Amino acid sequence: MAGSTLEIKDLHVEIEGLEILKGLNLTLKGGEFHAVMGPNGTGKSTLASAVMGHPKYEVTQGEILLDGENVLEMEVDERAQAGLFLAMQYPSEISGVTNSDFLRSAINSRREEGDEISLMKFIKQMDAKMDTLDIDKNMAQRYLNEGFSGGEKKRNEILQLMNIEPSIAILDEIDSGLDIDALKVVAKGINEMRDDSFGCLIITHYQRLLNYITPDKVHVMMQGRIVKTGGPELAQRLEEEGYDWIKEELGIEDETIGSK
Ligand SMILES: Nc1ncnc2c1ncn2[C@@H]1O[C@H](COP(=O)(O)OP(=O)(O)OP(=O)(O)O)[C@@H](O)[C@H]1O
Repeated sequence: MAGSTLEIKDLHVEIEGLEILKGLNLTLKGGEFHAVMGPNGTGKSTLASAVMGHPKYEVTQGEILLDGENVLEMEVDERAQAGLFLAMQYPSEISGVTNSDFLRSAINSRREEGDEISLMKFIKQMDAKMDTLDIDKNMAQRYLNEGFSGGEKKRNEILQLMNIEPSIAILDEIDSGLDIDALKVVAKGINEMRDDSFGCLIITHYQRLLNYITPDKVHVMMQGRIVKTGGPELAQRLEEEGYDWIKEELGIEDETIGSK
């Protein structure tokens, strides 16, 4: 199946009147994995929230297109139905909704009426993905993220990803809080998704995740825009040398969003 294309053009985003994204351009195609790196506070999570339609983030200029369709005109649920998925940095706890019910509803929301996944097929699929991610089976009946450890929440985000099978996913610091074994397991799950019909944007601070998931491109964000793009070797150099060399190369004194 041919993959989707996410195009972000000259994106400007404000939060409470403060401009955070200042002309960001990025194209992600099905079959591609891109990493987004950058110092703290340079707008990486803002990018993720703006693409998914968080109401606090106001797009003041630019475009977000999914297969040519204007994403900015879609509500959050319509964006999910269209194939976008965000694994959040801080997943919410939702009491009263079991993990299993949530997942089944999420899967069915992307299917036509009358074509809902059968209970048997759903359980089989979820069980297999839980095995891949080394998730305890009783997590299926627990309330969504309630009382989950930080690492369990992250694994659960990937369980959702693997079951919902979006066409484009943004993973916001999916590696934070994971121990070494969990990192490998989560990377295995994400790698299993590699397919021409799936594109993935991986926001991370650390090269170590990229040791397990090889990105096709690595982007560096500073001052609310992408300032450099390269291959996996760029992430390697950042791990070894930090960000100062990029600032020097580009004549950037202050990488945060308040600066020009
Ligand atoms: N709700 C908010 N209210 C006020 N300022 C905000 C809000 N959300 C984000 N910001 C500001 O926007 C800037 C960019 O934040 P963002 O979380 O996008 O950065 P980031 O690159 O993801 O950072 P990190 O690497 O630390 O996760 C920061 O200065 C942050 O304080």
